[in-house]
Amino acid sequence: MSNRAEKLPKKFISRLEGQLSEEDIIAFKEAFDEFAPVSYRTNPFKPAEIDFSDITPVPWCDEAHYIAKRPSFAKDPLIFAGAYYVQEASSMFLWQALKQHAPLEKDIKVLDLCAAPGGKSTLINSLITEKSLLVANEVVDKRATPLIDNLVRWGNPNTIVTANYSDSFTQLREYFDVIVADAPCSGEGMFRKDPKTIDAWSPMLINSCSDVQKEIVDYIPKSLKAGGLFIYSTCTFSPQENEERLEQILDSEEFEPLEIDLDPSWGITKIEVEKNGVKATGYRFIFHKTTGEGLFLTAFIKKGEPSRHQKFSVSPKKMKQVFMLRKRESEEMRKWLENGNDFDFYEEEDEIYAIPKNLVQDFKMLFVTQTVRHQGIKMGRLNKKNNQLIPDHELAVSNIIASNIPSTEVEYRDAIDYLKKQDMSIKTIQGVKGWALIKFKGLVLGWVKVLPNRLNNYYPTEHRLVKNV
Ligand SMILES: C[S@@+](CC[C@H](N)C(=O)[O-])C[C@H]1O[C@@H](n2cnc3c(N)ncnc32)[C@H](O)[C@@H]1O
Repeated sequence: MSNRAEKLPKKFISRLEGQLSEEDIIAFKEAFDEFAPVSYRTNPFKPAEIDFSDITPVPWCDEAHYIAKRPSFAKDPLIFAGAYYVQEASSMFLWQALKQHAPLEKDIKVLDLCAAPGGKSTLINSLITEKSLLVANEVVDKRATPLIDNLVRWGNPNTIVTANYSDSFTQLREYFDVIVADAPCSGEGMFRKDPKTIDAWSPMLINSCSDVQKEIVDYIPKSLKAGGLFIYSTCTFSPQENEERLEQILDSEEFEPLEIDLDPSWGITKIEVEKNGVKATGYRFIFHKTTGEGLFLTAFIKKGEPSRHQKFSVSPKKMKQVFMLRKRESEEMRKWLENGNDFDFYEEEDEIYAIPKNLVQDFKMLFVTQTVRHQGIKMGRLNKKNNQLIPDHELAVSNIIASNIPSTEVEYRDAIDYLKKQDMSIKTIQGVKGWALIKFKGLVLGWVKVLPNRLNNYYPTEHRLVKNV
């Protein structure tokens, strides 16, 4: 047995011995001794020249690659610009499930129920149309911050971040076209990548995760449209969290199971479960067979004919309580956007947010029914004296900012100094006064203010690069 596999809990190994053949157990332990592969997924809205050497495609996700040797991501300005997301490859199998079964050509409403830190949310956001809506929900408050940061870097306004338990969405009866529940789990699939998960593991953890997952799954049918897609996933191997959920879903008689087409070279194992005479398939990624960490994913479609009408209503009085920016100030906001007429603006505690016009009613409805942590793109604050915008970092890195805003391209060293909030070698931008954007390889890093003899660095302190580069 390898050294690393020796650290695996005995109870885990003995259970796995019941799940896998003797040959597989040996291969599993050998693979456990290898390093977890490193992979990243590019942002289709921010194409850039990413120069990692020795990359190979992740076969089940068009926008992703493995990297032979882990680079120092923290020293790459492109990651700050939102050009890519470092994501474990197996998790990107959601891409296949959505490509094969979600109506991605339509404008849809998607709920990512367990969303932080945002790997699956950014993937979903890459696939849906710009008129679609992504509700990224994270109930654990402190985990909502990295989720918001990652969606902000991705740059699109059609997202809203909520912080609710799954029962809260049941009031939005049959509202969503797609629900993804990447449930909290015992994390056995992360044992290799993150040894801390080994220490946290116990049979009791499996029991408690299984209870939470059961509850999450129970609530799904109420908020999913008939004909809607439900994807359940975990990053663990335990049958209590995977096979039992398949049984639960079948037992509810609310769903029809879906198959996902696979290429045999991907090394994905099909897990079949039968309940009440119906068979359903789960797809398992395991170290010794698939190039990635552990994952379990299954897909279902909700039975029934989709209703033509929304099945719930929110009182107009409540909807009117959501304050939208007045016309004159909205016009000032639109000047900062490439397609300003496609947006309306919401104000909260003096901060102004751009919200796609076609989603205003949806955003309002979510404001009054859910706990909302973030919405659309933060534009900034209005300077009450001159009625001009003090633009926010979110606007700078968004995909909706006007292309005529002054900008300057910087070299690597200046990009790093900018991200550290230090002085750059450039001291001015020819012909520019006031707000301007700093770009690296064509992508925006953030704002500077051009004064007569210096540049003021407006990179947000809380995001600044602290590594010694
Ligand atoms: C596996 S992680 C999600 C990873 C995320 N989907 C991604 O790809 O980046 C599960 C998430 O569920 C959240 N969670 C914990 N308890 C929950 C509950 N009762 N209902 C919904 N989500 C919960 C956790 O805080 C955690 O962020």
